[in-house]
Amino acid sequence: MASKEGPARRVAVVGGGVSGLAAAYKLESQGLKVTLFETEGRAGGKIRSATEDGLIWDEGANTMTETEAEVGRLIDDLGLREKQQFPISQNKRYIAKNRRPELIPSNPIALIKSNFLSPQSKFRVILEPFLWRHSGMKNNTSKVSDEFSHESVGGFFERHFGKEVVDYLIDPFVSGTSAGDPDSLSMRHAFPEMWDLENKFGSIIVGAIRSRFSHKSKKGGNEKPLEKKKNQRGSFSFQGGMQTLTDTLCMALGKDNLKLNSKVLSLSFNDVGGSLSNNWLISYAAQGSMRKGSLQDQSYDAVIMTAPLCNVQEMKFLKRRKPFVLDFLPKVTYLPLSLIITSFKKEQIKRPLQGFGVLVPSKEQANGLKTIGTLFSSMMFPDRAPNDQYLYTTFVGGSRNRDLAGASTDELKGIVVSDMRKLLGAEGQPVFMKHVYWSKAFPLYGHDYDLVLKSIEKMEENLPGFFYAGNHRGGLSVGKAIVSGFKAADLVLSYLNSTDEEGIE
Ligand SMILES: Cc1cc2nc3c(=O)[nH]c(=O)nc-3n(C[C@H](O)[C@H](O)[C@H](O)COP(=O)(O)OP(=O)(O)OC[C@H]3O[C@@H](n4cnc5c(N)ncnc54)[C@H](O)[C@@H]3O)c2cc1C
Ligand SMILES: C=Cc1c2[nH]c(c1C)Cc1[nH]c(c(CCC(=O)O)c1C)Cc1[nH]c(c(C)c1CCC(=O)O)Cc1[nH]c(c(C)c1C=C)C2
Repeated sequence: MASKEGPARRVAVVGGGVSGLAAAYKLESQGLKVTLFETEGRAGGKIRSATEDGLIWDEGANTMTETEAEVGRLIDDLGLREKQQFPISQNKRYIAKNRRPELIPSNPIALIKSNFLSPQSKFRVILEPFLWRHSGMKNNTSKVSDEFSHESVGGFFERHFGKEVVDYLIDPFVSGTSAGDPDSLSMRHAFPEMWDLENKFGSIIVGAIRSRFSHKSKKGGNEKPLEKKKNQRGSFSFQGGMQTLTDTLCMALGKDNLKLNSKVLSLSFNDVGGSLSNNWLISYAAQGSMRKGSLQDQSYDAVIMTAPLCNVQEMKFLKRRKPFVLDFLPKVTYLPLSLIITSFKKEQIKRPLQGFGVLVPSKEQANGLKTIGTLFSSMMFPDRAPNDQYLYTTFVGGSRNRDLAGASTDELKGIVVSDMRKLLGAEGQPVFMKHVYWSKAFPLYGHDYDLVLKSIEKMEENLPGFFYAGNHRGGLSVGKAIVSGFKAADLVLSYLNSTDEEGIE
């Protein structure tokens, strides 16, 4: 989009993770001139794939979904359909119980028929629609939402289904999707859709069935069957790993618009002179080269910030030459995580399992299991390992075991090999091993996350032309981060359209 009076609008995107890349891609496709600043020598952020010895693995996100329609459209636009890889037997997921992996029943009926839960817990699941039928409210200003607005994920599910469900289904699910634990996570922030279901229907089971039904009938006849099928196929990756997505976004953006090794240090908003252009001055320092430390400035009409809030807190902000102090931004809690990537000769694994992976409930720590979960990487994607090997990706740490996340590689290798012996019958030592440590893998959507979201809004309200996106807002998944980037890009477009006409308040 070129402004009415002349050259293309210039927008700075800070942070080259998938949300920043998505935002930059959308703006550029609308004709804006975009510069994306990234501290590291590569873009992708928490999406990073690697390869060695015939193995391909992911060091951050391993799979993604396209539940959000925008994500599907992006994959189409980027021409990535032929590179999309769907895991083999992805619906086979396991939870460790008494040191043994048990297949998770894939729907409520299968759950009731299986022996996964005790008869008492199954009875509670059956009763849930009747016990909670009358407590649902007709609108969002319900008694339920007021009383439980600060409720934990554990508290919420325990009310509906009892403790065993929390310990053996919810706990592994939340650690396998956020590295968090049911007590520390806020229901409203971690699972907003499900929290809404209770407000609307009372019963989660009734709500899930009814909203699925109404979703289907709303989409009804208008949806193309092919599109429907695509979105229903669950999680996926790409040939070469998840980084294929961010690499393709980088290529689409063009090298000249990507400023790698460029750490943004300060952002200054100044609209003196009445001009709508170039109100933002961005100062950045070169990283990791002979030019390291050298400072440069560039001006822009608007800014999309996608760096994690802990990094934003280190930046200096000025508004009309006065410091704009970010003391209202609360400290975000981050969860640390180590990933141990191992490969074994096939004959070393005595009880191999097909499927997505196995999750270890916190309770199983009492049975000597110390990892959070293991993805069966080459079972899902056989081209990721030589024919005679199995590749695995094991997660350690998270909120249940922060200290262990930062343990030495040797200690972690011992823990992983020991858990894999118990769970999969692994014998001997892996033929390949890599350790990846993320000191701040995920922001914790905890009970005070309201304050974080409100302070992001406060920044946006007080700084004209400044927008925040990324996984600190609206969800942790790759898909949600993309949507967040797109949303910020849309806000920039309407901001620049409105300032074209009205000027800044
Ligand atoms: C181990 C792990 C496994 C995961 N698994 C999955 C999964 O299987 N499926 C899924 O959907 N999601 C998964 N996720 C989550 C998902 O990968 C992330 O939420 C998402 O990629 C975050 O993207 P983002 O753009 O918001 O942030 P980031 O990827 O964190 O990007 C932010 C970028 O900002 C840069 N930056 C910071 N400060 C500055 C500065 N001053 N100047 C310039 N640049 C700066 C950083 O270097 C970084 O590149 C996983 C995450 C991790 C860590
Ligand atoms: C054991 C730790 C972790 C594993 N993956 C992650 C962690 C912390 C990170 C992660 N995995 C997924 C997401 C996106 C969540 C979302 O909101 O969509 C994140 C942040 C994908 C995912 N992984 C599992 C599930 C159920 C999902 C949701 C999407 C889907 O259903 O495919 C389960 C799971 N995660 C891990 C393992 C070993 C595992 C096993 C069954 C690792």
